[in-house]
Amino acid sequence: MSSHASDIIIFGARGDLAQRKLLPALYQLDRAGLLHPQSRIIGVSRDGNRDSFISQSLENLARYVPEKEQVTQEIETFSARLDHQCISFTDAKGYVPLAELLLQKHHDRVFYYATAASLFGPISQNLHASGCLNSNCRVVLEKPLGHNHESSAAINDEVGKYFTEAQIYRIDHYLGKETVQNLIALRFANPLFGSQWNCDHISHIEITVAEKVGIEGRWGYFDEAGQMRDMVQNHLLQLLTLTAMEPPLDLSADAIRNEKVRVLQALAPVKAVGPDKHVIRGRYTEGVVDGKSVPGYMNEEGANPNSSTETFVAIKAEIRNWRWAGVPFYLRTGKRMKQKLSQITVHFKPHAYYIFNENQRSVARNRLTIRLQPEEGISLKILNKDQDLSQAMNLRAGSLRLDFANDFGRNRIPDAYERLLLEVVRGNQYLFVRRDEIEHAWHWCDQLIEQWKQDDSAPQGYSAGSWGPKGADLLIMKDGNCWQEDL
Ligand SMILES: NC(=O)C1=CN([C@@H]2O[C@H](COP(=O)(O)OP(=O)(O)OC[C@H]3O[C@@H](n4cnc5c(N)ncnc54)[C@H](OP(=O)(O)O)[C@@H]3O)[C@@H](O)[C@H]2O)C=CC1
Ligand SMILES: O=C1O[C@H](COP(=O)(O)O)[C@@H](O)[C@H](O)[C@H]1O
Repeated sequence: MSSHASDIIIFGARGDLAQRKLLPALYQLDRAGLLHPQSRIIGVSRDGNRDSFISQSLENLARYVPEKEQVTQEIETFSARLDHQCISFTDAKGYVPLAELLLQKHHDRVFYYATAASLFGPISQNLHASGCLNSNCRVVLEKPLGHNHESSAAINDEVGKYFTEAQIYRIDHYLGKETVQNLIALRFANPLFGSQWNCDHISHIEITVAEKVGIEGRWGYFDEAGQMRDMVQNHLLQLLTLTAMEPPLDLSADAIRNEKVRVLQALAPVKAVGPDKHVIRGRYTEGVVDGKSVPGYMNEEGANPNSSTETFVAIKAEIRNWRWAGVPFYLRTGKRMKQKLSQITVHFKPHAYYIFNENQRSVARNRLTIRLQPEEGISLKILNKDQDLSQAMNLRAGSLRLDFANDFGRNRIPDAYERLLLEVVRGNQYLFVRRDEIEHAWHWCDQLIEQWKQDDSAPQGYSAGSWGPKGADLLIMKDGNCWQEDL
């Protein structure tokens, strides 16, 4: 538990993110005894009052928290922490009662902006003008932070007028996933991998984040963003940096973030158009997901017939540094794919000299798969002698597997937002994205998106419920490799 009481003030508290993710996560932290007894949760929205906010929040707890974790006494304790302020975010005068409420207590203050990024500047300015800010404040910024380097820098500048970098917590919820944090333990606590993690021993790395969901009624947002801004700029690049970074000096936030930034700086610009391009854009057409027919992207509700937005991206990326020279990083992510699957697959090089059955040469390689979700775990493919009496030494591939849920006896893996909210309350920034990091990521994505703007070809179609367009298979097959979906 944090040694200080905190006031957690959520802007956009009646919106989807707050109701579906943030309040259930805070309830779980409270149940686990991780919130200070005096901490308060103050929802801010432009309509409603304390009673309607509490009843909406309790209804949604009942909806989003698994039934066996809904305990009457714990729900009562949690609801006693809830309070509400009715403010239109751009109305400076509306902040006066909030300031009065905050000044009643000497609590740390966490302002969570669960609303559009265009409001981050005005909210910060109004908090400042009304006297809500002091040196014990932190601010949490939701994604997407802008739609390119320039707009992201403008938002950072606005918020930066009122909060120092040490007070700003930029969310990428993938960093809150336990399996993503485990990448640091796996790489740097295991000497076995530490010594092999480079271009001398690794031939290529795949990062797949496949989603089964479509755009879930978010046409207005998604058609502006596309899968590149929605998933690659943040989640996939975070996975890439954690996979590729040098060992940090220690586990402090800046030591880790310094190394992640170095990877982003070493990312080579990618050719995104033309016959020798290293990027494939796709868009789902109608198909079947989980036995149910679903419409194509262009037939989703609110669709714009002139849209050229991608719902799938595959990229062959290259990191220009000593460790990774010549090792392709294949990234792919898409909506409405065959299954929900996030995993990193590391392919090790074969031995330089081979003494076994020539027909089995192609399988004689090790592969490490890190399954981030679902069925979180790790698998290492190794070669053994086939257990039979044949004269030849036949090889058989088998896997050493770790299944986090069963093998670690955890009955629940905490949701990413639980971890992230807890670290904000504790004042630990290591799971949050630093300004230079987000801006380097935008810079790399911008050069690629700019090339698409000069290209009038439509994204390649793929059937909903498949693994993406043919072009994505060709991209990796050209190098003699193929995408892995198994563990
Ligand atoms: N939902 C999700 O799963 C995710 C969301 N995000 C990000 O989180 C943020 C919030 O998303 P989400 O919850 O889905 O969005 P919602 O639209 O559901 O919630 C935003 C809330 O902000 C309120 N709001 C907007 N403008 C004002 C204003 N001027 N004054 C007072 N209240 C205002 C809205 O009120 P009203 O309803 O009255 O307009 C709404 O309740 C966005 O930046 C989004 O990109 C990021 C990742 C996932
Ligand atoms: O940030 C986002 O992430 C989700 C995918 O998150 P996951 O935790 O379910 O893997 C994605 O669906 C959404 O479009 C995007 O905005």
